[in-house]
Amino acid sequence: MTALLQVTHLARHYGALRAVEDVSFDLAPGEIRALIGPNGAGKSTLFKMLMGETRPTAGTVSFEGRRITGLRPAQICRRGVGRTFQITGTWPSMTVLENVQTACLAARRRTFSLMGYARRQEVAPARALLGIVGMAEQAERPAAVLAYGDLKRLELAIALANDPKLLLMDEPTAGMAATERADLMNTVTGIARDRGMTILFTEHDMDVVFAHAESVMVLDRGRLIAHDTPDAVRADPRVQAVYLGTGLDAAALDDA
Ligand SMILES: Nc1ncnc2c1ncn2[C@@H]1O[C@H](COP(=O)(O)OP(=O)(O)OP(=O)(O)O)[C@@H](O)[C@H]1O
Repeated sequence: MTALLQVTHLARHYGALRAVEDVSFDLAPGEIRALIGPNGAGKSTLFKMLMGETRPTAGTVSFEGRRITGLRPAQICRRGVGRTFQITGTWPSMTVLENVQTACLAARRRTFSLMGYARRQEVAPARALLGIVGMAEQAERPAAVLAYGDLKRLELAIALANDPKLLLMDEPTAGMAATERADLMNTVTGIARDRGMTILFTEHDMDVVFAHAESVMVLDRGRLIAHDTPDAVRADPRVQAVYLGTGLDAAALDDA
């Protein structure tokens, strides 16, 4: 099957520091894959290159067989690459529904100048998306009063408005309680399977990684040192060596 995303010899150097070095991998349609690695391994830098926020020093990224290296983030988004952020990006003064309506409008590349106009647009698709992420009952609440876990769900609905084929999620469960983490990831993976959407996510919580990823890639000092099933990655001596001495993460690798 043709790869959805193809990353070839990707690198990003900051002076002498090789934040990402010679990283190559493919993602197939419908895959759910985690990207892990200790602090400073290069995960965010790699994500930023996939999203068009950071220019690679070398290498290419192709999406559906077309090179996207050098495109702006908005252009990459229009090709079908969606994203969620470590710090949620919503409009606090709007209601939950208005936030998603706005995202739906933007996805159809329609501009608006007055909220009164936006309010009448995209109501049905926005409500449908809120239903999918489990937020239908909170539609009329201002985003500013949402609990953190609900904000993450709202952000997911906003990302889905563009109907991405690939969703990049940078630490989707950061700052959440354990039960909320599992709930959110169950929602995300359920949506991915329903839509055939591909997911690549970074995550520090090994319980989340081993419960929800179908395959796992491990970055260490900029290089990809492992890519395999969760069980194989957990048993990999190179991976264990990377996590040794990092305290919690090493314990989680053993326990998960
Ligand atoms: N703009 C930049 N300028 C200089 N160095 C940078 C820049 N961005 C990242 N780095 C360095 O590149 C390396 C990789 O950082 P990156 O944030 O990608 O790691 P990470 O795996 O996402 O870490 P974390 O898990 O802590 O978020 C680090 O040494 C970091 O200090």
